[in-house]
Amino acid sequence: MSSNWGKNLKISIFGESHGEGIGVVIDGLPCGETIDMDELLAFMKRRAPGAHRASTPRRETDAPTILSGYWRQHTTGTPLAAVIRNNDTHSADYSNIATVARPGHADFTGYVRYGGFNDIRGGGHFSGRLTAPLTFAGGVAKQILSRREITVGAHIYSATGISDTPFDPVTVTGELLREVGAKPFPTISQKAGEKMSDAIEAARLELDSVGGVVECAVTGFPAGIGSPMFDGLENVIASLMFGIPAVKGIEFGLGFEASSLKGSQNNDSFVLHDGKIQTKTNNHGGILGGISSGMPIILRVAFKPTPSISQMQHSVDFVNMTQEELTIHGRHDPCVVVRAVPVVEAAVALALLESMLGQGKI
Ligand SMILES: Cc1cc2nc3c(=O)[nH]c(=O)nc-3n(C[C@H](O)[C@H](O)[C@H](O)COP(=O)(O)O)c2cc1C
Ligand SMILES: C=C(O[C@@H]1CC(C(=O)O)=C[C@@H](OP(=O)(O)O)[C@H]1O)C(=O)O
Repeated sequence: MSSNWGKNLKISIFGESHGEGIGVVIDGLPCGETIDMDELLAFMKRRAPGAHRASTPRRETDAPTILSGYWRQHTTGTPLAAVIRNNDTHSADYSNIATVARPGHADFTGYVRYGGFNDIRGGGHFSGRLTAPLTFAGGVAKQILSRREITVGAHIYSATGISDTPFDPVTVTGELLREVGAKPFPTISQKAGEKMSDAIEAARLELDSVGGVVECAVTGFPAGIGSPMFDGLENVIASLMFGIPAVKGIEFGLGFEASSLKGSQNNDSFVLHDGKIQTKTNNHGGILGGISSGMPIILRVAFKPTPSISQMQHSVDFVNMTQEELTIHGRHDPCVVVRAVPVVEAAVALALLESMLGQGKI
């Protein structure tokens, strides 16, 4: 089943972008956990559409209604279910593309896979909108981790070819992660953020879109969590990350760059620091053999440019088998990366909670 994930912490995401609503059922949460609703709503607001010029103008409050699993301010340990209503749908925008495939989107593959029964409005179940319930679930996971001094945070590492200051993989702090997350345009360098925002706007005015990279860091994560081969932290994180639409790649630590180094350059020397085992550098990104080393976890996620762009494109009507010229209407993100920052945090928090629960560490 495509929209269910997890072994110890199971999530099931449902809904379509223009249906009644979307939501998530989370099973396996520890009981007795408080959820700070203000913090959770603020986290979801960072992802919600309509807040920034780099965002789709679709207005959704993304206010979740909790149906079960939370009683007297605590998780009960039984399934936590939440729904989010869809309020601002313009389904007429999709009338001319019911059978003409948007290049880069899932209309054609979804049609073939589901025999034409898939809801194409707003991207249906393929839509980036489905990251709202993922963000809800990840927001709950983030709070459970944060209570154990584990902080997950992310920023826009690059967009439109402009780079932000990267996280220092050794000295990154929970404080910095919280600070950057609170910004409406989450970059460490204000100047880089302004340049990126202007370049995204320029692409939008040219009826185009752009992609980018989100960098995520985790501080305070203990050593010894994870497993070799198929259940490593990298595997678990990546399996959730590719559930986010428009994700095309992920790298941990130095990632692809490590492939061009010598072992002597890439290896992180072990050092004793205040009686604790650490590494001097952190090219490994906090994971060795699929298991956490106790150093900050560092990863980067690449997002492709938004497929729905306003300029004329060539496509095919897959029902009538005709060559078509396509102009897409509607309200699309000129760059999904800005709103995807909290979604990446959510995915990482869920993956880490899943791995900790699997080893009875929570
Ligand atoms: C937060 C977020 C917002 C998105 N907004 C849009 C959008 O406005 N228009 C669009 O065409 N695609 C958008 N996407 C990307 C598409 O949903 C995605 O490219 C499509 O479902 C095909 O999946 P794939 O790119 O993973 O192959 C968004 C993705 C995310 C994560
Ligand atoms: C609604 C959201 O993003 C949507 C993601 C999306 C897509 O194709 O992925 C297409 C757009 O949908 P619509 O055409 O209905 O405006 C975005 O607005 C959201 O993230 O909450």
